[in-house]
Amino acid sequence: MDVITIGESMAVFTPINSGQMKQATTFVRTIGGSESNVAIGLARLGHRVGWISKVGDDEFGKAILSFLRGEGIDISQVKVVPKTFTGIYFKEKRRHNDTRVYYYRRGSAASQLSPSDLDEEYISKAKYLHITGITPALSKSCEETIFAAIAMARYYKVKVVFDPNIRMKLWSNLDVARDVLFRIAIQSDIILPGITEVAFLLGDGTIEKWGRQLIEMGVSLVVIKLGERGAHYFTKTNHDYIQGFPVKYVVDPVGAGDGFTAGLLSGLIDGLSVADAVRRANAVGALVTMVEGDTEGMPEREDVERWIGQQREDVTR
Ligand SMILES: Nc1ncnc2c1ncn2[C@@H]1O[C@H](COP(=O)(O)OP(=O)(O)O)[C@@H](O)[C@H]1O
Ligand SMILES: O=C(O)C[C@@H](O)[C@H](O)C(=O)COP(=O)(O)O
Repeated sequence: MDVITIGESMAVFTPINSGQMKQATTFVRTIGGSESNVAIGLARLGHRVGWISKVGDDEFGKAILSFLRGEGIDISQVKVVPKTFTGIYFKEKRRHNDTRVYYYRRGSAASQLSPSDLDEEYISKAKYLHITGITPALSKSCEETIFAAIAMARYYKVKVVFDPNIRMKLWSNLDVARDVLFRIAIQSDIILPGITEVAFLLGDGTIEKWGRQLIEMGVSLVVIKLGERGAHYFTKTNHDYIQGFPVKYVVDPVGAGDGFTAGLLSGLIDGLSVADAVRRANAVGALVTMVEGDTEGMPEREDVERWIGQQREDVTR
């Protein structure tokens, strides 16, 4: 596998009209979850991806499995847990530029992941292990699973890629959140925080200071995301800012960060320079915001290449 990822997928319900959730009567059902979003993004770009998880023995579990299987993702490491449910979340489009999420996932099948669900040989053969700060927030056994997976990856020199994806609604104690996420960060090869996330982890500072601090802690590549403005990257020898691709009308921002991760890893797997990999990440992130749904906007390879080309032409015209 090029990339293996671990986490929870859910059935996502989005009202067909924007406005307050309490008024909503008709919903569209899709699939979401940060880690499987990244897996879908990578698979659409032509990479080999595996997803480790658990789903309930219910209709949503079946829907998730058939959707991910259809995208070409390896689901051999996903367990169906008897007498348990698959998590769901609702996405409220209260108004333009105000999207909120409501989770119904406590006690779900995926929150029961434990270190014994990990197959060491499977992890050892990957190039990258992708994890997010969502999974350790789901339960103590999920937290243990993430640390066990990181230890396996490090042992076999599989690169650990970490998106903090801090979801305050999932943590009951912010000091615990900071401690857990910080311990993951310092064991990662690549970290992809947003500005507010890096400030949460490291305290007051500047992009330059945070980037350098993470590099000094042993992270090889730090990419700090700035939403529509793009991203800064830091390596031991380089720091650069890569401009984002402007999007005139954002339809749905959820999944942009996951698209960004998929674009970045895709670029690195293809052997692009870090700057070009971040450019591909910006392009995939931007494309995701133009389409309704967490993953529906994840582009195929020709799509993203054509789009980057068009954006360059527009700038030089
Ligand atoms: N409005 C936007 N216009 C263009 N690109 C965007 C926009 N929002 C996000 N992106 C792209 O997606 C990336 C991730 O989005 P961001 O909102 O920073 O992450 P997250 O979803 O993790 O908070 C950005 O760095 C950028 O490349
Ligand atoms: O919270 C989750 O587990 C998942 C959802 O919030 C959503 O699928 C998601 O992770 C999107 O993340 P983003 O790319 O950072 O918007």
